[in-house]
Amino acid sequence: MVDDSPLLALSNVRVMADEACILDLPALTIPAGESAAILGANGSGKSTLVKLIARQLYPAWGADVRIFGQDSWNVFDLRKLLGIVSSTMQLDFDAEPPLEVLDCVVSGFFASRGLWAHQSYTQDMVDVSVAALGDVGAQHLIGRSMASLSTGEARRVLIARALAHRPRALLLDEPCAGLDPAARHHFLDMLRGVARSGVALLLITHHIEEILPEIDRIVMLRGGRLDRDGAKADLLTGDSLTRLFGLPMMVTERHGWYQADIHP
Ligand SMILES: Nc1ncnc2c1ncn2[C@@H]1O[C@H](COP(=O)(O)OP(=O)(O)OP(=O)(O)O)[C@@H](O)[C@H]1O
Repeated sequence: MVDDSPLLALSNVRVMADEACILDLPALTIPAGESAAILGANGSGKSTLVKLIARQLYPAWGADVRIFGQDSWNVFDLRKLLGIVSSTMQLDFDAEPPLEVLDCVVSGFFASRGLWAHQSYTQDMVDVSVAALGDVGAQHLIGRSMASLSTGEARRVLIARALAHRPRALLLDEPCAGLDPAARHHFLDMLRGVARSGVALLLITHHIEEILPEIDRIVMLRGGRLDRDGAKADLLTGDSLTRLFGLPMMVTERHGWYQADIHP
């Protein structure tokens, strides 16, 4: 039976830091199978929301945080349903000791950084990992060390590491950070393939240019609160982005892609 519990269901969420409330979300639900972009300016609470979903921080008492219907998770259970990739994660994989690309993906099955003598991996894990690298256009990188890869290449490998578990959804935190325009174009194209394969995407960004045509729902955060939540065509407008970023903005749309410019 397919579980149709929402990908994400938050209620009464308040996250406190230094006695201030940095995230205040009375209610937010993203249905299973729906892709959404969470958009906000610097300091609007996006990373705090990512940490909340990844169980790296906990909300104040009284909150309910459910991912695919469950409110208590260990890391093994969570990543089978929701893969999480952020640019900061990448730093761990670039560091010493060197880590080979395929080992990086296979070790995802053990939630470890690299393979250790006591971990007995199977041929199936290797095959699935090679296929996942193929899906993101990174199979040719097998044999290289993570530290030798470009930012875009390393990010593809981490997406393969997440996809190897065949998750129902991927949470991508600023996935295009550090990519040049060409690398970003190819990377977004690859992500479109992931979305079309049936994996829901939760894209956290402050760039509307990165919102894939496959994403219809926009959740806007401002000052740690939900500012607006709705359909892309209704929300990606000059008025709502002017309010979100605090600067006059104008928006253009072409073939399902949006672009924002500061109003002259
Ligand atoms: N540990 C903390 N102590 C105090 N304030 C914090 C702490 N963590 C976050 N904040 C504050 O909470 C607010 C939201 O931070 P958060 O990192 O979630 O924003 P963001 O939307 O991810 O920003 P950016 O786009 O710059 O990464 C910011 O004003 C930040 O200074």
